[in-house]
Amino acid sequence: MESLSPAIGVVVPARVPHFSSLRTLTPLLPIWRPKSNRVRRRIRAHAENTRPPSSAASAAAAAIDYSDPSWKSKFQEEFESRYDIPHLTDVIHDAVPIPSTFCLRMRSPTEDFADGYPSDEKWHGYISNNDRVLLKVIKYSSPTSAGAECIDSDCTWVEQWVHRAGPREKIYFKPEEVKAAIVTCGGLCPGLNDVIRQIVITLEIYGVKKIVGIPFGYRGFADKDLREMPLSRNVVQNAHLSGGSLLGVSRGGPSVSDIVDSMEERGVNMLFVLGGNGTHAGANAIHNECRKRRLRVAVVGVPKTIDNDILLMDKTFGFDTAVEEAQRAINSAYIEAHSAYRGIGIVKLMGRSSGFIAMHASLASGQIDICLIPEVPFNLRGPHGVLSHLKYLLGKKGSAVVCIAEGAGQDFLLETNAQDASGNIVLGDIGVYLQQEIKRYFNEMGTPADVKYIDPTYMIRAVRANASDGILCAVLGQNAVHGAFAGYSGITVGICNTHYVYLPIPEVISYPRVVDPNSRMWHRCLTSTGQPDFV
Ligand SMILES: Nc1ncnc2c1ncn2[C@@H]1O[C@H](COP(=O)(O)OP(=O)(O)O)[C@@H](O)[C@H]1O
Ligand SMILES: O=P(O)(O)OC[C@H]1O[C@](O)(COP(=O)(O)O)[C@@H](O)[C@@H]1O
Repeated sequence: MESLSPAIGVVVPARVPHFSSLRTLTPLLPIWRPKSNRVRRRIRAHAENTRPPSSAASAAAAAIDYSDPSWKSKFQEEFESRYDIPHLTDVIHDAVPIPSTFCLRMRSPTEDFADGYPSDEKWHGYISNNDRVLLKVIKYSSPTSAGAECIDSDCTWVEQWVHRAGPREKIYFKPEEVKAAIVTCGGLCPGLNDVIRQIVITLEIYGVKKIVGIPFGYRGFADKDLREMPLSRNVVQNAHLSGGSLLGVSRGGPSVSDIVDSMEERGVNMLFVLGGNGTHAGANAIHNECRKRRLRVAVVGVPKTIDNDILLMDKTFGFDTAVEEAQRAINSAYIEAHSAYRGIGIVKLMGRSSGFIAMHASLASGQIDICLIPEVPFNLRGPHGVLSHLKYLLGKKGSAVVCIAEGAGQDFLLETNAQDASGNIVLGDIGVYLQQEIKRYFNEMGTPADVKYIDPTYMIRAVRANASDGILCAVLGQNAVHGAFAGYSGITVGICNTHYVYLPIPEVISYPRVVDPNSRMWHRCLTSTGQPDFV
């Protein structure tokens, strides 16, 4: 088996679809653009791949006055204010905290502590509200370093600290007054049940008795035929043993004000949302509406995207499982291709904007010859196109396997402008297109190829989370509950290998995180044959 040899493409600015519904949300930090053309081209391409063009972004970039000697501290102050987590006391100024009811000794038998329980201080069980985690751990020395995100021409190091997640000593909700609701929206993703389970268990440890699931996503708030599902440890005990969401998922749904009306009617004062960028845009809007109505409510999100395309975090839950499951599809494609006369296998994997699954699965398998991702445009025809590379591969070893992310090569397909119920653009099937084009190419040459196409999307999405994702889900679920009790509304994620933090929703979901096509680190991965012909 030959090593990975990606197809040859052309250098054009990468096209990254962004979430139309999210354009108004806050952009990330400005990225400094140096003067040299070579450097500028690299940085610009990176910037284009890390955020959509937006007037707010230009405004943020323009806002830094480097001639001001105190620009660094101003920058830091601005960062801190953006990354401050909305808190209940922002609205309910006189809210008084009580000692936490979350206790590490909760489930320990009393006879183990004949001399009395160790004190909480001794157990160091709580996180201080002033604890912070460093958001960025690389100090780039030059804007030309791979993946560099520099604030100024010297790549000045500016510490960026975010809120550490975990249980607080003081809480802002009395457990007996809490009614917690959990909702799962968007597409399926391994680990949804694991997160639901952990949220329920942690709520119970705090002493919450009223916990419900909202059926079928946000739709469940408004559809009178759908009843909320009472949840308890007994109900969720084995939930993680199967895939999907025990609550169901959906796209589209009621307006934000209808959702908040429904929350008020139900008496929900803690809302846990599990979903992707769309869901969190909704969660952010729900939080804002609750603030407007001065409701004593915490809205906490746990980002879900199998594609791993959410900003700032190492790994979203479900991604690891997806990469693992994809191995089966890739192996099938390899066996089919390898066993056929002039066989070519195509595997399409999830990734509307980002090629993380396709790349990681390709690298892990060692069976992929060409990996195509949305971040890197490619040619089909011509001397440096995918088709001539396939011809070369068939000639050299008799078979080939292509892995393509669903969002790659969309410019070859007719735009239908079709949208799903949530307003996401419905992508054309690049796998089918590729299969047809490859067949046509080899037929035209009089040397037909046997081209098999596998789309394992729904098989992968529906499996149960693997152990690695299971751990991630458990910690995220716990931290979501700790955040809500602490009075925060935001998102809980793991960053920096893996410290858990709370982040404000808008900073995380403005646009998808993508593979940096300029990073030679990824080039190396993608061109393990050492071919300099990728991109
Ligand atoms: N800008 C928005 N404001 C409010 N709700 C939104 C917004 N965008 C999407 N939603 C809602 O979030 C839910 C999930 O969105 P969707 O895009 O399908 O999945 P995902 O959360 O995985 O991106 C849907 O119910 C949709 O109506
Ligand atoms: O479940 P549906 O509506 O068929 O959507 C399929 C799409 O959902 C996805 O799994 C993405 O889901 P999310 O947008 O919920 O993350 C894509 O990979 C796929 O194209």
